[in-house]
Amino acid sequence: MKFIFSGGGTGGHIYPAITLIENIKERDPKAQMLYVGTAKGLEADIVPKADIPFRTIDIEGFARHITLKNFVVLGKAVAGVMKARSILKEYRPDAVVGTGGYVSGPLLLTASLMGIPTLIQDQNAIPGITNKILARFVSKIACGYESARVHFPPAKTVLTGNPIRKDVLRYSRSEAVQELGLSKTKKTVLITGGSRGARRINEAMPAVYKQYFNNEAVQFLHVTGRGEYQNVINSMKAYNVDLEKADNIFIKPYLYNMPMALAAADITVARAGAIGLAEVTARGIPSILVPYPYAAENHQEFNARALVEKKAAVMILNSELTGQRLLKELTDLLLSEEKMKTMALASKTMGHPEAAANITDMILAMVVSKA
Ligand SMILES: CC(=O)N[C@H]1[C@@H](OP(=O)(O)OP(=O)(O)OC[C@H]2O[C@@H](n3ccc(=O)[nH]c3=O)[C@H](O)[C@@H]2O)O[C@H](CO)[C@@H](O)[C@@H]1O
Repeated sequence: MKFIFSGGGTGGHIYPAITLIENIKERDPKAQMLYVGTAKGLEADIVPKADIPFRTIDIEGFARHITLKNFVVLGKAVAGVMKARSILKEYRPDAVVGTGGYVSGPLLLTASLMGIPTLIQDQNAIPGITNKILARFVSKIACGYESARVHFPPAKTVLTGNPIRKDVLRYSRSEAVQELGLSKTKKTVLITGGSRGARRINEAMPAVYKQYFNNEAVQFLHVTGRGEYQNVINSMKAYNVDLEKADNIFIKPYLYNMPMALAAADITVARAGAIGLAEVTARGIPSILVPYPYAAENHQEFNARALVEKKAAVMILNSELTGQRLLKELTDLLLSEEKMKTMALASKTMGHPEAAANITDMILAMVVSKA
């Protein structure tokens, strides 16, 4: 069997595709895969590292207001559809799967019109524009959030939850802290702003570090995002936090082994990207969430609210985030073992570790019913 996957821009669209590819390969080791993304997106870095054949389409997202640049984007979209068609004709896949981001648009649309079975996996509480348009054409839709269902035709839509990499549940806490060189006895706070980092969270953290510098009970693993790393290091100096003397603050630009960091984490401070939340809830980690307010239709706030309603997370709005507020929320949690336990349990009940297997069933069933 042959499959094409497409999705990209950010990790939240790429890791679900990689997870589904791994799941199909486990069921059918002979299955062949091709991943189609853009050369500029994070997928150009992550996908080849996962040993998956990778091809690119040159395409950009439309600006949401009228601008001359949109004519260039339109030209690229037309060229993108033509390139998608030639890739599909040459590769002849049994099914095509889209995991969001504008790159998946031309490929899924063209495949649907060519009569190839297609599935889109939508991750968020409110679907993105690409998936809303594709919904009319594709064969099946697997969505991560109940609230997204109303945007899709009911007959082809299944609420599956979001797929997470197997590795997310692989490591025990003690294995992970040892492997990462962390203390076994200190509580670990994992700070992550999603695949591209979060400036506002990065800017709020130094106030927390000033207070918890070399604290005997708490340690911090902070993933800044690649473009943000140097700013964070510089701002530590401004707060007189000497990282060379700190034994409980570890700052990294990006982690290829995020599942290991999640296994070590007792609390996360994070944006509310759907895949990050799926990973956090699969492991049952309490979290302090600061949704990114400029995500399409503010979907991150809705992603976060689903956890807050079940008492699995505390939310701080981006506009209300200050170092002092973050310090207060974090300290409140760290001081209450009981609260952390309750939140951890609520978080765990929201996880969907079975999502990847169920979506894989849907993909394979589409191929079988077409054969
Ligand atoms: C700014 C924006 O619009 N972000 C969107 C993007 O999220 P974005 O990609 O930022 O965030 P997600 O939380 O969904 O996914 C991040 C993924 O990257 C991984 N990771 C992250 C950092 C790192 O150092 N190493 C690493 O492996 C995480 O473990 C996770 O698997 O897609 C998501 C899914 O559609 C949306 O919900 C988000 O709103």
